[in-house]
Amino acid sequence: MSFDFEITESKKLKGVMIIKPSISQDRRGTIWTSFLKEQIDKLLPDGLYFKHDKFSESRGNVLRGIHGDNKSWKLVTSVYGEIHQVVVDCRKDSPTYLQWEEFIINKDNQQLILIPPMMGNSYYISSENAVYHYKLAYDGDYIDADGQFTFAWNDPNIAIKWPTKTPILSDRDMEAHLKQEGK
Ligand SMILES: Cc1cn([C@H]2C[C@H](O)[C@@H](COP(=O)(O)OP(=O)(O)O[C@H]3O[C@H](C)C(=O)[C@H](O)[C@H]3O)O2)c(=O)[nH]c1=O
Repeated sequence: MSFDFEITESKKLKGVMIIKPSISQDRRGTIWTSFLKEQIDKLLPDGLYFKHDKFSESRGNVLRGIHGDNKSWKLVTSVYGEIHQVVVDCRKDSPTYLQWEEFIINKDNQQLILIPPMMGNSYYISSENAVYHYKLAYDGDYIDADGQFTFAWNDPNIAIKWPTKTPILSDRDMEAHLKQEGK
């Protein structure tokens, strides 16, 4: 039995952490640990801790994002279903500005991704449906949609290779898409 995580930093986007739990399997199914304070909180800046859990359930072919803000740390995973998790470096002063990295999250790895502030978060549901989980760490109040930045899922300056050309989008993400198309 192991509760340890394999924790590595992305080789492409500095500051993005990849956290792989060990998954125990038997004839009933699987069990794993997604969070241990003493192992994960220390990945945050001193004085910051995870204080807000958020879930979103989506049907297949939904794409959410690209959203972010200047202060929230997000530890994200898919607790059910398979997703294409994409992080975009939106830090204007970063040498990897607008570069992106994709992580497939599913029941075979149940990996978690720690996304620092000013990184764009987006994900595509490649299974019939999926339940997405965030642990959030931020100072002060939660930044809701109106306080976040939004990039279009298909922004040509980012050029993410998504598995679809016709995702299901929210009004907010459709607006970003149409703006991107100059409509
Ligand atoms: C968290 C929460 C939100 N809401 C409302 C607020 C919004 O009016 C609406 C949609 O929320 P949001 O725009 O945050 O949902 P997404 O379009 O999935 O955006 C998310 O997608 C990307 C990938 C992110 O990383 C963002 O954190 C997150 O904004 O639900 C509620 O009513 N209750 C709640 O607990």
